[in-house]
Amino acid sequence: MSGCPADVAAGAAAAGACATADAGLLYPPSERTQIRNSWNSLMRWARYFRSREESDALLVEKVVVFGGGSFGTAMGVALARQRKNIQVTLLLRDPYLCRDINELHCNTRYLKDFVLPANVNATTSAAEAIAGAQFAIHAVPVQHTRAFLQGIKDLLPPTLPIISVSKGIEVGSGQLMSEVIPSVLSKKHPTVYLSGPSFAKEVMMGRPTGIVAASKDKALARTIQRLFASPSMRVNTTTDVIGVEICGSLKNVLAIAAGIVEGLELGPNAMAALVAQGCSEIRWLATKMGAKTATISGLSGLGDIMLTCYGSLSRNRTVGVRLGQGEKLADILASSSQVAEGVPTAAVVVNLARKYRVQLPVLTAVAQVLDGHITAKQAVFEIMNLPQIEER
Ligand SMILES: NC(=O)C1=CN([C@@H]2O[C@H](COP(=O)(O)OP(=O)(O)OC[C@H]3O[C@@H](n4cnc5c(N)ncnc54)[C@H](O)[C@@H]3O)[C@@H](O)[C@H]2O)C=CC1
Ligand SMILES: O=C(CO)COP(=O)(O)O
Repeated sequence: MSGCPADVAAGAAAAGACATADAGLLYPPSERTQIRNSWNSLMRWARYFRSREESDALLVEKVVVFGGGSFGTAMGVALARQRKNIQVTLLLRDPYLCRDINELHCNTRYLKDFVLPANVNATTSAAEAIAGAQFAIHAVPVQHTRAFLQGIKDLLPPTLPIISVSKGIEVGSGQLMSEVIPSVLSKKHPTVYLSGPSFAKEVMMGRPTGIVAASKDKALARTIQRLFASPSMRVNTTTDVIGVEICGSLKNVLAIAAGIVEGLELGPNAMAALVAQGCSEIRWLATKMGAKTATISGLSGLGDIMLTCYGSLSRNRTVGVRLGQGEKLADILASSSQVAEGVPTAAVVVNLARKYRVQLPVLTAVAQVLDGHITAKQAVFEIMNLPQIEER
């Protein structure tokens, strides 16, 4: 143990005091009364709110999941665990993975450490998967969504709500999922966009998670809130679809930058400065696109930025770490079996920045590095040498 004897003695005394004393006695009685009153009024409000909630149970028998990768499986499992009498059917392409899910109750490719509930099954038949479903969770990566939906659209009832969990912008069209889905199906197709800080593995572990359900249709967002809400999942609602979608897409690009800083071992000062700058860039572009500031500072904005930039489970961050350590993008992508949506999205962000006339130094630098024009080190050097500015 390091430190001078006086420090060690003081530390031991403090630890002893904490272990034995009533921590509340640290506060004067008037403050303690205030704290208790505030807490009690919060609990009263919660009880009142709960008593007014819709009492009719949400009757759901079947949910189909498009894409049985990490997150499609995790969100399907979250529902299946909460509602034992519903059937969750994953629509997959790989018959071997299907067999493992149906016979071994395990997604051996994406989440091999977890046992799936008995009410989760899989099929490669779209017709079988969709038949009788009341909700569809869409977890196919953004760049494959258009072709995927084109392939199944004739089987989709026009009233089947699509709950999209995919985060990114389509290369070529520059469209968000909230534009891609209606452009393939119909503008009237019921859609909800779920986003927020939610690593698949942590959802599988049943760890507390908070997400946002965004839809122009308030009643539908509320239904999806009730569908997913559980003791381990909180679901906020919003009508700010653009805000939720653009934040969810841009945070993936920022996470690549955060990974680069980590891979280059630039330290916590650099990381904090980078993430703060990235938050500003996301705010500049998102507000110009019509996002609400409450969304940007909420779960799908700041919440997901923090998770993905600092959480080692992030695939986007991992791409950045490996770039920072000197690996080539082609090698990184070839050795990874999972999607990193920030890679294609980075190219589109540059177009959006031009369209909305905002300068996004960090997010543009990520695109430059991914495109192989500059190295990660050069990008950091150039960013540090940009003109000193007034905070905005
Ligand atoms: N994994 C996570 O923690 C989270 C992921 N997301 C988002 O969810 C979406 C899906 O991500 P993951 O499940 O993690 O990806 P993944 O890489 O684990 O799985 C992707 C799934 O999509 C399927 N797929 C790929 N191309 C396809 C195509 N052309 N047609 C049909 N299916 C195809 C794959 O077979 C696989 O089942 C992404 O947009 C991601 O950003 C959102 C929140 C958390
Ligand atoms: O979106 C995510 C968590 O909210 C997952 O991020 P990655 O795709 O970078 O793993």
